[in-house]
Amino acid sequence: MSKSLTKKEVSEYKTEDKGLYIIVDDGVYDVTKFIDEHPGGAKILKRMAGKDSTKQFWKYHGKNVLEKYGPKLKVGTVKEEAKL
Ligand code: HEM
Repeated sequence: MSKSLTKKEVSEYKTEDKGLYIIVDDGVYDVTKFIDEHPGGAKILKRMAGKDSTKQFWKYHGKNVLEKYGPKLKVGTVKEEAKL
């Protein structure tokens, strides 16, 4: 399943009930089920949920992490918002 979401829509996914989404580059990742597996801890992912965590992601991980987990967790891409 892949959809196009605005940053505002992603920002609503910040609770475990609704789901926890994280933005890295132009990808949207559903980490709801991944938080307990995350080697960096569940807390940090819950804190970043609903947000663009591109900067933090690349600070702590290499490209290999996204190659390994990306296909499993990616739910969509960030919709370019109209700049009128
Ligand atoms: C799609 C989202 C994410 C995935 C799939 C993911 C996956 C991983 C993996 C596999 C590791 C183990 C280290 C390695 O193999 O290189 C790791 C470590 C870590 N992650 Fe994430 N991560 C994600 C998001 C984040 C975010 C948003 C943060 C926020 C700052 C974060 C912070 C960390 C930290 C601090 C570590 C280092 C833990 C240590 O070395 O003690 N991660 N993550």
